[in-house]
Amino acid sequence: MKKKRILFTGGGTAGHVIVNLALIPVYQRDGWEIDYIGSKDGIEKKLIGKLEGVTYHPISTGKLRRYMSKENFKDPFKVLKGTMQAARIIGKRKPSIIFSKGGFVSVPVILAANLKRVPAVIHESDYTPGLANKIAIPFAKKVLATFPETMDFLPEKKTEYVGAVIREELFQGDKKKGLAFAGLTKEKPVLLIMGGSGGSRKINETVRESLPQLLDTLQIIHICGQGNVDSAITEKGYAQFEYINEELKDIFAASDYVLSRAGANAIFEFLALQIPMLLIPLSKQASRGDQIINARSFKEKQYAQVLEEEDLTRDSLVKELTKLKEKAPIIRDKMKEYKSEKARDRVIEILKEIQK
Ligand SMILES: CC(=O)N[C@H]1[C@@H](OP(=O)(O)OP(=O)(O)OC[C@H]2O[C@@H](n3ccc(=O)[nH]c3=O)[C@H](O)[C@@H]2O)O[C@H](CO)[C@@H](O)[C@@H]1O
Repeated sequence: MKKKRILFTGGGTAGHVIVNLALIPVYQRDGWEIDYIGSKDGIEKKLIGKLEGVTYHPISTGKLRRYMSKENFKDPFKVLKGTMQAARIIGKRKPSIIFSKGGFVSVPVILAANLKRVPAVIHESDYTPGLANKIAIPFAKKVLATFPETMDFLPEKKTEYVGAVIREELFQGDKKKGLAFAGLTKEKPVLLIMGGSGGSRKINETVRESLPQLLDTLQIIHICGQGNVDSAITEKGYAQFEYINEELKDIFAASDYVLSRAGANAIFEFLALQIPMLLIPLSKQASRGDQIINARSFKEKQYAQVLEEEDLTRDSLVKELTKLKEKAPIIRDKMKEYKSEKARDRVIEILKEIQK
């Protein structure tokens, strides 16, 4: 019998790839042929390009800007070119179903899926839908939401709330291995610092200025982003990494608290693993404000504490972390009420229902 084929897309930042990484192993296990359409040089190429049994197809992609800019005139041509490339790939590979995690590279793929009449499903991780998904949604068969509240922003008929799709291996971390990997001990609690998949300069700077105070009571694992490791800092109890792949599960297992940006995937991972979090959402100046809304929703549910970026100073950071430690038992109790195990299975069921 001919093998079934699925095509994934999504990229730009890790947040637009990770859900695909959570689903791909299931399809590998079931013997499906797997294709991935991503950009030529985005993080998706790094994370997916080397996976066994997955054929990676790079296409041209344009970042559509919401505001007038010279780039706007160039980009629609790139999107058109990308759509033609994606249509050619879809025509040749003939997938039964397409799954998109959003990001700009996914727009031409969904347009091409529509042209080629292959059903496409879009996943939205954030509380409010991003621009790429907003453009693509009319061309998709179904949209899946991570936050229940997102249903209010999406077309009722084709939307379903599924919850957060989390990589299975993250639940299999080993604290001892995590501590050993970071060169830390059991003596003091561990604070994990994650400035989003790309790191955050502002958070990095403030944390480093506060190190003497923080290291008094904590050990720190700092994921600071590509090119941001400061090798001049050699304090005991402070471990720095640009990005962590396979060992992330052990690092999570070793972490007692986390200080993080409020990217949707990351915060649902901390919730599912019950790691109390202090969130510093990306400001409105640097984004569409989606992280501020994600963070507020987590604060309302008492899963997180929030410190707005404009209030971030050495003092406020230390103060908020002290509060987080005090409140941690209450936060952990609240987190126990959240159940996420079913999300991935439901997504797979939906894809089965829709596939050609
Ligand atoms: C600047 C930007 O556009 N940010 C967006 C991006 O964030 P970003 O790309 O940071 O995405 P998320 O925080 O949602 O997810 C990051 C993912 O990368 C993983 N990870 C991170 C560091 C590391 O060393 N190893 C690793 O595996 C995390 O575990 C997580 O699964 O997508 C999110 C989901 O649409 C949005 O909410 C964010 O607003």
